[in-house]
Amino acid sequence: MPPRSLAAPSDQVSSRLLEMSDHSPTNPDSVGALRAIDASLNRAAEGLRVVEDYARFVLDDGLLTAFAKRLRHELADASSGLPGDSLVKARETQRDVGASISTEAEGQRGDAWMVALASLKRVQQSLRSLEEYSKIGGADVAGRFETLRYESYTLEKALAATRSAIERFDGVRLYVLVGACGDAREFESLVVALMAGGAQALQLRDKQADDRTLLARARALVALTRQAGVLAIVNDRPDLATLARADGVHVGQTELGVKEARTIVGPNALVGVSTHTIEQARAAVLDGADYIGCGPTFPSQTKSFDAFAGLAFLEQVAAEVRLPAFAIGGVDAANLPQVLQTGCSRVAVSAAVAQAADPGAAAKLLAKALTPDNAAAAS
Ligand SMILES: Cc1ncc(COP(=O)(O)OP(=O)(O)O)c(N)n1
Ligand SMILES: Cc1nc(C(=O)O)sc1CCOP(=O)(O)O
Ligand SMILES: [Mg+2]
Repeated sequence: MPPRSLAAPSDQVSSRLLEMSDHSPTNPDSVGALRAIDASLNRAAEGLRVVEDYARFVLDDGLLTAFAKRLRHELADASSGLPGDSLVKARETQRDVGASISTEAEGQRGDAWMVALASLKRVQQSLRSLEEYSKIGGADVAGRFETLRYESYTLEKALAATRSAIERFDGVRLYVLVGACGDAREFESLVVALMAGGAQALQLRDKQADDRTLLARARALVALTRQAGVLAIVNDRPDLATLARADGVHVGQTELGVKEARTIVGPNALVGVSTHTIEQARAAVLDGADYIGCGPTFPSQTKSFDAFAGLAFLEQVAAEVRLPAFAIGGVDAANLPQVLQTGCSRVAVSAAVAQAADPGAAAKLLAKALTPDNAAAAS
């Protein structure tokens, strides 16, 4: 048995790992395994702190900061099952043959995201090393390191999606949902008027039109929006979004999930998700969605609802999520200030614009109120 001071407090530690704590020079294999565990624990914890700082100070994202922090704490908790004193005693930083080996890439990072990504990779590699070497000590703790590694992949996906979506939705504040209209010309003049009015994203949403009509309208939408740099999204139908080469698809809570929709539309297309509760919003972020619709905020002429998420939901989202979030449901020029006061600065609107006597003018009014200066003054 090792001396009492070397014994770990936790009963998760197997007798084999405790034997390793007896790091006599005659047992170099065991000492080496302890050194690998010690180095990997430090690397993983330090790397998670770098990632947490990115979520906190660069993205300003409360949800992803809390996620990274939880992983750091769970790592510490899992490591309490290892013989801590022995790990430190096995440490031989001066004699570490790897300490002076560095690659050119390690010294250069293009931007803060590159820093975070490099740290995420180091965290994942360290967790794998921890998982393998701690198998000597017992499957329980190895399994915890494996779970943490998978969680770090989820964190990487959510951070990458949030960062890229913030860029792609830069300046996109007015998102208008349009039906297929009576004929192609009517549809095209509506789209042209909405773009002239300042809509920065348009969604084709029509529950009645047949597939051929929907595809024709989706193609017309893409042709018109592309030249203007306006986003073209197709509601419900990743197949039609792909055929029309739209910028993306919007899916609801009972439709295909982000992963399945992305399998159809491809990795670069946008996938938006409807959310009605903070739990759904958090799940959409962790699933790697590119934006969320948050509603219903107010009673709507377009769709009937029994319950309303309301302004309180928008406040919850604004407080912790940086993924682009659009308030939806009955939003119009009159109630827009209430939306802006929640901290939500993007809206998705149908009736108030598409059904207005002059859709272009209605879009213009909302677009003006949503400019950063006006929105800040109203919030
Ligand atoms: C931007 C945006 N947000 C929410 C929705 C609603 O989607 P869903 O819940 O799937 O309902 P339907 O639109 O399909 O009736 C949306 N379309 N767009
Ligand atoms: C289609 C839809 N989905 C909503 C949700 O809350 O998920 S609200 C909504 C209706 C949006 O149209 P309008 O601006 O006319 O109310
Ligand atoms: Mg839907």
